[in-house]
This record gives sequence, C-alpha cells and structure tokens, in this order.
Amino acid sequence: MGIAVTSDPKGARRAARAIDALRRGWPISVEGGQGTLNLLPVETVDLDAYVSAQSQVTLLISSSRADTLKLLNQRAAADPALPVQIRLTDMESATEIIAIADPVLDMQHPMKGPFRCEELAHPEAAKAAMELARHGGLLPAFLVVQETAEDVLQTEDVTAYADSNALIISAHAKLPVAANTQAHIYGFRSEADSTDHIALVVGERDDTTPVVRLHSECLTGDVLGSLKCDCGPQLHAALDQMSEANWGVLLYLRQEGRGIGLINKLRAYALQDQGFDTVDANQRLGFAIDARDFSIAARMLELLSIPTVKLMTNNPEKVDGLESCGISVETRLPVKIAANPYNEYYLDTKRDRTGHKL
Ligand SMILES: Nc1nc2c(ncn2[C@@H]2O[C@H](COP(=O)(O)OP(=O)(O)OP(=O)(O)O)[C@@H](O)[C@H]2O)c(=O)[nH]1
Ligand SMILES: [Zn+2]
Repeated sequence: MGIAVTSDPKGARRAARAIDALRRGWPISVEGGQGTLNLLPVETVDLDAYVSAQSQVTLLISSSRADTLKLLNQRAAADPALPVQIRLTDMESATEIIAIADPVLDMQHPMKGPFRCEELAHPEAAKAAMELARHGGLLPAFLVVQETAEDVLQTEDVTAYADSNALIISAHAKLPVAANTQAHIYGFRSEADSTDHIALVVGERDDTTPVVRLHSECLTGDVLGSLKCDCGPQLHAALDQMSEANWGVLLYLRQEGRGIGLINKLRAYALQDQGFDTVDANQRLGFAIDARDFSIAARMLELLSIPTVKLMTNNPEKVDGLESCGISVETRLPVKIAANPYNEYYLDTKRDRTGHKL
C-alpha cells in the first residue's frame, strides 16, 4: 500500500483534468510538437450556441469515421491512422455536426457534406485527443477552435495517464462468494485514473500455478444477464473452474466495451441493431476494434506476486498482452460457453474476425 507513482504525475494529472473537461463540454488544448490544437468535444458542448455564432466550423474526426464517410481519399497524409480535419461551410444546425460524429444517426441522416478536408496542422496532438475522448467514454469528434484552454496538455501526458505502473493495492478483505466461500478481494487504484480494478483470489493460495481469468467489465452481461454476449456465463464458469482447481484469480478489469466505455458500447449495440457486426460497429464509431490495455492486468498480477499463470481465455491478444509485460502464460485454457440465438453471431464474429479460438 502507499501512493501510486507514475513516471510523470503532473502529466497524468493534466490528462485526467482534460478528460474531466471533455465530459463537461469544456475546451481542451493539446500541444503536439508543431503547435497547439484547441478543441471542444462535439458530444458534450452546447452545439446550438456554438453553431449560431459561427459561419464555418472545423471538425476533427477519427480516421475510421472518415473512412465510413468516404473521406479518406481526400486527404493528403499517408498515415491511415491519423484523424481527419474537415471544414464545413453553410452550417445550418447543430444536428448536422452531431450526424457527422455519431454513426448511429447515419440511417436517419444519410446525406452529409460536402466537406473540405484540410491538412492536419498537429497530427500527434490530434491522435492524443482521440485517445482522451476514448478514456472519457465520448464520441471521438471535436470542434477545432481558436481559443487556448487554461491548461495546455502535452501529447505524452496521455501516455502518463495510462501508465499501469501507477497501480497499487489499496484494500484487501475476505469476500465469500457463491462459487467459493474461501475468497479474498483486492482493490487496486491508480493515481491518475479514477477507475478502480478488482482481483478476486479464489481458494487457498499455494505453490501451484493459479488459474487466472482476465475479465473485462460488461455491465449488460455481468449484471443484467444480457444474452447478446458471453460475459456473464464466462464470469461464472471461470469462478467455478477456479474453485475446482487448487486456487485461481479473477482480475475484474474496468474496461467496459473493450475499452470504449459503457455509452459507446451501447452505441455499438445500436449499430448492431442496424445490422453491423461487433467489429464494424466499433470502427464506425471511430475506435479500434479492441482498445484494451492488458498491461494493467500484468501489473495487478505483479502486485499479487503471481509471475506465472494458466490463462482462461479464447483471445490470443490476452496471452500476448500478458507475456509482453513479463507474465509467463504456462497454458491457455479455452473457455467454452454454449451459444444462444442472441449471441451466436457475436461469437462467430469473434472467431472469424478477431482470432478467438477454442
Ligand atoms: N465494443 C463492444 N464491446 C463489447 C461487445 N460485446 C461485448 N463487449 C465487451 O467485450 C468485453 C468482453 O470481452 P472478454 O470476454 O473479456 O474478452 P474476449 O476478448 O471475448 O476474450 P475471452 O477471454 O476469450 O472471453 C467486455 O468489456 C464487454 O463489455 C460489443 O459488441 N462491442
Ligand atoms: Zn458482455
């Protein structure tokens, strides 16, 4: 226990303040080497007030959103991951801007544009801003404005914010659970990030290699019993399997929606209602297919003094993610869950498009 230490606490704090500002609709400024990018978040700002005072509006959107809007061929830069800056003239209403940012509205507002793509003045700052939107659980879309915010963020601050070394164990208690009355819960905190992670150590710890499950938070599946995914049954199967083994550890990672946050996951579900699969839905929203960072899980295992694990997963990225952070994965234990009519297509998509194996 003690205080968490990031490599750059001031930077991490600046990023935390910027994420908070974005959620409130306040401006942020990101300095990216060649200059400063001043931004307002499309999702939370008072767009009506903003639009009525402007004759033209400049927007920063993610590259994958630009791809959906068929804008990629218009931009000069070769890097496909770079956000795209567009200028809109003759703006009539805030609705036009929201429709550019939110793909859930694409069917309602199919005609958008014409837009003019502009050269990105500050590419690194633009990329950092997209990361901040993701950390804040917001749509990755910004208005580019003139005024500099009070706090100016450096691009490295965003990396400092996500620094998993800043994690510490803050609380520890017995927690008898239905699967096993011999269980202990550990609460983890990080300095910059207000997200608390949890580890549940199931059974009596001994010298054998524990069965470990990295479980990413899924409010809909874990709590509400959603049939759209396999999270709830996987969680319970994992606890049961740990109980049958000598001992096991469940790492409950607060990475809802594969790292895009609850609201964005619900937007992804709305896109799935329109016929897109889980992969395309994330990309249409402007995010990576999977934005999770498993270095946090590795750090949690390190703090629990667990260097080697038997990992319950079908996802090879979890194995690679742990191993690249120094945790040795002795074996991968597949997690087999019976499909239902509502998650069958989701499970097939994980197998066919994101390399999940059984
Ligand atoms: N963005 C998004 N997230 C989803 C969707 N369905 C489930 N999730 C999230 O995906 C995560 C569940 O993934 P996990 O079960 O931890 O991992 P996995 O990649 O399926 O790998 P396994 O270890 O084999 O289960 C949770 O954070 C869910 O909230 C979806 O359609 N879109
Ligand atoms: Zn789920």
